[in-house]
Amino acid sequence: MSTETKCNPDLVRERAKCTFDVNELINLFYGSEKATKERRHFEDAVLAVKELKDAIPEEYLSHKERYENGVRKATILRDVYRDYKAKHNRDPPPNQITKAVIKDISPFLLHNGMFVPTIAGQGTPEQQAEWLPKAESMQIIGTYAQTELGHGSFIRGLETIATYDPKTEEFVLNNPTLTSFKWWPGGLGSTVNHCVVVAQLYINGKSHGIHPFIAQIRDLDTHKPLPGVKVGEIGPKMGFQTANNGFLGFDNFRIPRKNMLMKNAQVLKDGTFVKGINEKLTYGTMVMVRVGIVGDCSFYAALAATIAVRYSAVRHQSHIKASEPEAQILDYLTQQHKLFIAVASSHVYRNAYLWMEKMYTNVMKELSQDKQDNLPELHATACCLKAVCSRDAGSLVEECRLACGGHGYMASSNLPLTYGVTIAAVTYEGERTVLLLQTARYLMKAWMAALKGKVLSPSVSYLLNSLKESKKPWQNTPEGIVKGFQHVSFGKVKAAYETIQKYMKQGKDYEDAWNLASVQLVKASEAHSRAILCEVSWEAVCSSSASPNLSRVLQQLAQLYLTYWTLETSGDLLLYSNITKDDLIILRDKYEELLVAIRPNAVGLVDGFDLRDEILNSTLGSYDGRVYERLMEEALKSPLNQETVNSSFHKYLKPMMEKAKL
Ligand SMILES: CCCCCCCC/C=C\C/C=C/C(=O)SCCNC(=O)CCNC(=O)[C@H](O)C(C)(C)COP(=O)(O)OP(=O)(O)OC[C@H]1O[C@@H](n2cnc3c(N)ncnc32)[C@H](O)[C@@H]1OP(=O)(O)O
Ligand SMILES: Cc1cc2nc3c(=O)[nH]c(=O)nc-3n(C[C@H](O)[C@H](O)[C@H](O)COP(=O)(O)OP(=O)(O)OC[C@H]3O[C@@H](n4cnc5c(N)ncnc54)[C@H](O)[C@@H]3O)c2cc1C
Repeated sequence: MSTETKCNPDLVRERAKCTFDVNELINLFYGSEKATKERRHFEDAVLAVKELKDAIPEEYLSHKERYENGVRKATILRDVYRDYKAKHNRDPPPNQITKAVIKDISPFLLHNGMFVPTIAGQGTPEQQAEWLPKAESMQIIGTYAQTELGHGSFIRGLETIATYDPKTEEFVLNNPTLTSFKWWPGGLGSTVNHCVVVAQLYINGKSHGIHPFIAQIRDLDTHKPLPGVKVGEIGPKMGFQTANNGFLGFDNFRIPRKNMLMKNAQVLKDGTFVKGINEKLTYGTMVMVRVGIVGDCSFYAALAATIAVRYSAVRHQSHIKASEPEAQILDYLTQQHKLFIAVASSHVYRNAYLWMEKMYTNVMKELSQDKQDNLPELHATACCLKAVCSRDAGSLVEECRLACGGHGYMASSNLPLTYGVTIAAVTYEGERTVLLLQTARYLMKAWMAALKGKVLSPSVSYLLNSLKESKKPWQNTPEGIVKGFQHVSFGKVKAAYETIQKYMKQGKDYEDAWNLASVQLVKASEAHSRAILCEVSWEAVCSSSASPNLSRVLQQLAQLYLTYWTLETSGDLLLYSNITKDDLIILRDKYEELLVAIRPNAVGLVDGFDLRDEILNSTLGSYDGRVYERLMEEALKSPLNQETVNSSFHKYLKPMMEKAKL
């Protein structure tokens, strides 16, 4: 981190006000002092590589140049990872340094994030032995090719076909229609030479559902597409410019039988299909990534909050009192209302991620012992938390951007790009509504079980309690608020269920009744997610090992989250819990008190995310607060400022002005 010497005086004052030890917060957030040290050490090693520094901001490069620069840096970064592993005999610690290097999304994201994990999760030991060493060492580069032009959400509807030919013991891959072309996979455009292709398996004319296959699509020496492969890049997007998303189609492209990833289901040499214990295990990589996305949401909220809070401490505009100097905009309560929820939410998502990660690890362990009982709960929980956290994180980033006024609109603030990247997670890895409806299926089943008095899985057991406790008075405590959100979820689950029943009584079949109730079902899933987020984060704060000074501030943040959402969803609480108008007024006052209480620690709290200037990559958010200097320095890098008179003056402006004289 930069030293305080050249720091903006407002930030120096802010840091002096902080009531807790920022280093303690950093160590708590990242797990331990050792974890912080190792992460920083690795980040130092990456940032010491001169070739990773960009000569000019990415925004001035063409689409093609941006991609090429992205690949260049991704390969150097990969060497740093390899060298670290060789030296320390372990992988580098979790870190976000790719943001400092690539800025947008790495063309290797899908290789590391989905290609390798799919081989590890869906391959037999023999298949893992064949491909993992090559993939992990980057002798081969891959992606995860599932989505097609015509289908993304409904993956049973995918049209890519893998037909088994027992004579040659090969699968023949085909994309018979335009809509069957793979569309979106990261790195597919021009980077990868392999992919996991998700395709419909046909044996002797019989369909056996979708399965993952490994296909080499480009020559390893020339990088030319292999015969029978049509592949390319899909063009510019809202973000993900360097992710190199691509399209892909096969024309009678043959791959050996051993290229079907066969941990779950197998095709024997003679074409016999051996079903797996649960066909949904084929969807396993998606579950893993959905859990990871909850963690990513914590990072993006932290990044945007760090930029906007530091900027708001430096920025002065207007007066609170006419007799006093212009105020730091962070002193306006409305600004605190916009920003502190982003700080609080980052902690909430982090705790939810750690909680989900534990659930994921447990279920994976159970699956390795052929025990599947807790898989539905994992799937349902990962779906709704991914859906709610990504949408909320996107809104928080946008709110942080708006809170920086005009300067937040500058690319150099890094907030527009951060928004583009964050909001993409609402769609990828399962579109929000679609995932919430998956959770709703689970909630409906849980509700029916609750009505029969059955024992429910831990994440939904509150439905049973709520059934018993519906008459208890509201309590204006964090625990009371958590219960309140559970009552809302209970009420919405019950209402959605009863709506389905109502339509069925009117003669509709279950599917139509489901569709007619689906707005309510989505809302029930959202309420269920909110109840989980509130409970998990409050429990995490209460059981944390933080010192009293830090614990006080973390509790304030967690209470802010609870109170913010109570006020945002007060209509639901009035409808489904025993909260009263008077309780809401008390909570409104409490919320305002919390903003005021958190205010002196705002800069300390974002310092506690420990995001280096290079990761923030923002003129507005740097540790030293040299906002105006940086805005000007970055503007001067514009190619338009490298010449006094642009040629367009002589070509167009002057002739126009002269014509106007005639
Ligand atoms: C930590 C690493 C971080 C790395 C970060 C990488 C980030 C990379 C950034 C971008 C890359 C993006 C990549 C992608 O987007 S890849 C493509 C992702 N695509 C999707 O997510 C598609 C979404 N659709 C689906 O998942 C499915 O189609 C579906 C679940 C919506 C529906 O599936 P379907 O087979 O039609 O099932 P049903 O609705 O009929 O349900 C049947 C039954 O199955 C249960 N179930 C569904 N999915 C799962 C699952 N994954 N695990 C367990 N069980 C599952 C479902 O609950 C039903 O159960 P039932 O009610 O008891 O019948
Ligand atoms: C940045 C980015 C990166 C990606 N990377 C990859 C990748 O690497 N590999 C890959 O395979 N894919 C990738 N994808 C694709 C992504 O997984 C899909 O776009 C996503 O799953 C959504 O599917 P869709 O585009 O078909 O949306 P659609 O399903 O067409 O959604 C459109 C609308 O229809 C609604 N809808 C659809 N079905 C239902 C339903 N059953 N009930 C109610 N409403 C419904 C949705 O809610 C939405 O409002 C990426 C996408 C993005 C944006």
